[in-house]
Amino acid sequence: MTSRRVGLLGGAFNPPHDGHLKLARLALEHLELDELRFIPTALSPHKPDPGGPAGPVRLRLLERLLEAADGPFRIETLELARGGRSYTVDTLEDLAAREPGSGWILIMGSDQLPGLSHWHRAPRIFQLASVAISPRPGTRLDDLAVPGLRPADQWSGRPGERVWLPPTDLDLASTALRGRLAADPSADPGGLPPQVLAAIRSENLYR
Ligand SMILES: Nc1ncnc2c1ncn2[C@@H]1O[C@H](COP(=O)(O)OP(=O)(O)OP(=O)(O)O)[C@@H](O)[C@H]1O
Ligand SMILES: O=C(O)c1ccc[n+]([C@@H]2O[C@H](COP(=O)([O-])O)[C@@H](O)[C@H]2O)c1
Repeated sequence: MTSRRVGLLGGAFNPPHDGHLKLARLALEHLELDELRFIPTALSPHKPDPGGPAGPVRLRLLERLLEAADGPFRIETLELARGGRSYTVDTLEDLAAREPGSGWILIMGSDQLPGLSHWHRAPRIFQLASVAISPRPGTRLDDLAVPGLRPADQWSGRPGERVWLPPTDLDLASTALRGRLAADPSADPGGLPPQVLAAIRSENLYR
C-alpha cells in the first residue's frame, strides 16, 4: 500500500466549470483521496490550440473555481512551468521523482478513454498511475468496454488499475461554454460558479 493517495485532474480548463468541480468531488469521495490536484495544461497534446486565454489566465480562473470549494484541492502548475505540449507521462515522471511513495490516480471523463492507449508513452503511464473514469453525460458505463474496470472504492492504490467513478450528470463542456459566452456576453451561460463568471467578465474573455 502507498502512504498517500493523490488524484490528478488534468485539463485545459478553458474555462473551468461545475463539471470539473463535481468530478473532483466524486473522486475525492469514492477514491478516499488524501489530496486532489488540478493540473492546467500548457498545450493540450491532442487538441489544436483553441487560442484564447493563455496559461496564466486559465490558472487565475481555476483559482476562482476552487476559492469556494471545500476540500483538499490544490492546483499543480508544473505543466504550465514546463511549457510546450503537456504530456501526462512527463508530468507523472516529474511528480514520482519529486514525491516518491505517493499513489497517483488520473481522474478523467470518459471522452478521454478512446484515445488513452495512444497517449505519449502510454505503457509508462500505467506503470506510474492508475485511472479513474467517470462517464460523461450520454455515455453508459457498459459502452466503455474497459477490461477489468472496477468500482472506485475497490482501488488498491497500485499503478495500472482502472476504476470507474459515478457520472457527474452535468452536461457541461468548456467548448460549449465558450460558444455561449461569445454569443451573448451579458447572459449567464450556466455551469460556471459566480466568481468564475465574474472573472471572465472583468478580464473580457471569450468574446
Ligand atoms: N461535465 C463533465 N463531466 C465529467 N467529466 C468532465 C466534465 N467536463 C470535463 N470533464 C473532464 O475533465 C477533464 C478536463 O476537461 P477539459 O479541461 O478538457 O474540459 P472539457 O469541458 O472537456 O473541455 P472541451 O469542451 O474543450 O473538451 C477531462 O478528463 C474531461 O473529460
Ligand atoms: O499525454 C498525452 O499524450 C495526452 C494526450 C491527450 C490528453 N492528455 C491529457 O489529458 C488531459 C485532458 O486533455 P484535454 O486535451 O481534454 O484538455 C490533460 O491533462 C492532457 O495533458 C494527455
